[in-house]
Amino acid sequence: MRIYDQIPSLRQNTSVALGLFDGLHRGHQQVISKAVSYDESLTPAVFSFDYDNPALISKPDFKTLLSPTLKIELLESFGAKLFIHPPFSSIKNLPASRFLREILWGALGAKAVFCGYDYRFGQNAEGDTEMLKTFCASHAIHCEVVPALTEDGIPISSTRIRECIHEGKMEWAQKMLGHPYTIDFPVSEGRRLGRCLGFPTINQPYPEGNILPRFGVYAALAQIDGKQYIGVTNVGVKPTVGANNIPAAETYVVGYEGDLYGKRVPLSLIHFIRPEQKFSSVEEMKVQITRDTQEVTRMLQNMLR
Ligand SMILES: Cc1cc2nc3c(=O)[nH]c(=O)nc-3n(C[C@H](O)[C@H](O)[C@H](O)COP(=O)(O)O)c2cc1C
Ligand SMILES: Nc1ncnc2c1ncn2[C@@H]1O[C@H](COP(=O)(O)OP(=O)(O)O)[C@@H](O)[C@H]1O
Repeated sequence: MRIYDQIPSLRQNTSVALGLFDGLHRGHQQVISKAVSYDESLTPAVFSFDYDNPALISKPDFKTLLSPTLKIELLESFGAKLFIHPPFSSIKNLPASRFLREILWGALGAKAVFCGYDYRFGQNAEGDTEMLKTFCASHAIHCEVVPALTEDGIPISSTRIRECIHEGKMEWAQKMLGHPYTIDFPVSEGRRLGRCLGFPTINQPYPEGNILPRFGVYAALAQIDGKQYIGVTNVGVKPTVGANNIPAAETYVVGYEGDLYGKRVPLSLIHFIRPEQKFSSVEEMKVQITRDTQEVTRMLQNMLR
């Protein structure tokens, strides 16, 4: 897949999926798979944008569900050949009519376009699916607006998934996403207390702008060098040892020995086990972490690939 963070001038004819696609949930996947399978003579492309400067946007509280690295891997696995994601600030002031003419028709060479029922585009989100359909009809572009996919009778949406994650309802989030909620943040150094406790942990601090799950302990699956491991993860601020208010995922990787600093460790949170607690002593916490590890190992050992 070729990736562009500026608007390219494409020389091929394309079948384009349009949307922000945060989370790449099952509804998004439906739009993208239509673009991918529509006509094999067209190059399947995904046109999105990045919220580069939250102050610029109408949603300053926007919290993303998906790390850019994972988004790219998932798009590739869905069959997209081009991924165009300019910064929001670079397209924000473009009137809807110019977006259609200059970007969709001109730069991207779209011969087919696909989007979700609530897609908006152009300055102040002035363009809607009716405007898109009218433009496509007059430019011989095939256009499909895909209705909402529902789960339990309610449309699947990134907002609904964010709420589930916020409440620790990981199974529900996974059901709507079509893949587990996964983080892919760099592994940083902690205070090296973990190994003294008998539970070395990788620390993955949450970067600003990412949705935070309910604080607590999760059954998790970690990917290390192409191998899957069971992880026991605490998401939170470690009130027992204090003095750290940057939320992080801290994971004891069951059965792993070696150095993980600087490695990439995509981590899927599968099931919420218990809330984060302030223990009266580190010893007491150690007893609980031992129990958490046993519980998680029992729960996930049949899921290991
Ligand atoms: C499975 C697990 C559960 C944890 N639960 C809690 C908890 O409930 N409360 C807490 O303050 N810290 C909790 N922690 C975080 C520990 O306090 C932390 O891993 C330990 O202090 C080591 O910190 P370090 O990585 O900075 O060395 C948990 C860690 C793990 C791995
Ligand atoms: N099974 C394991 N799970 C997690 N980290 C491990 C494991 N085995 C070794 N490590 C290493 O130990 C480091 C964590 O040790 P720890 O004392 O908790 O330090 P820190 O305070 O930096 O988290 C990890 O970053 C990793 O390199």
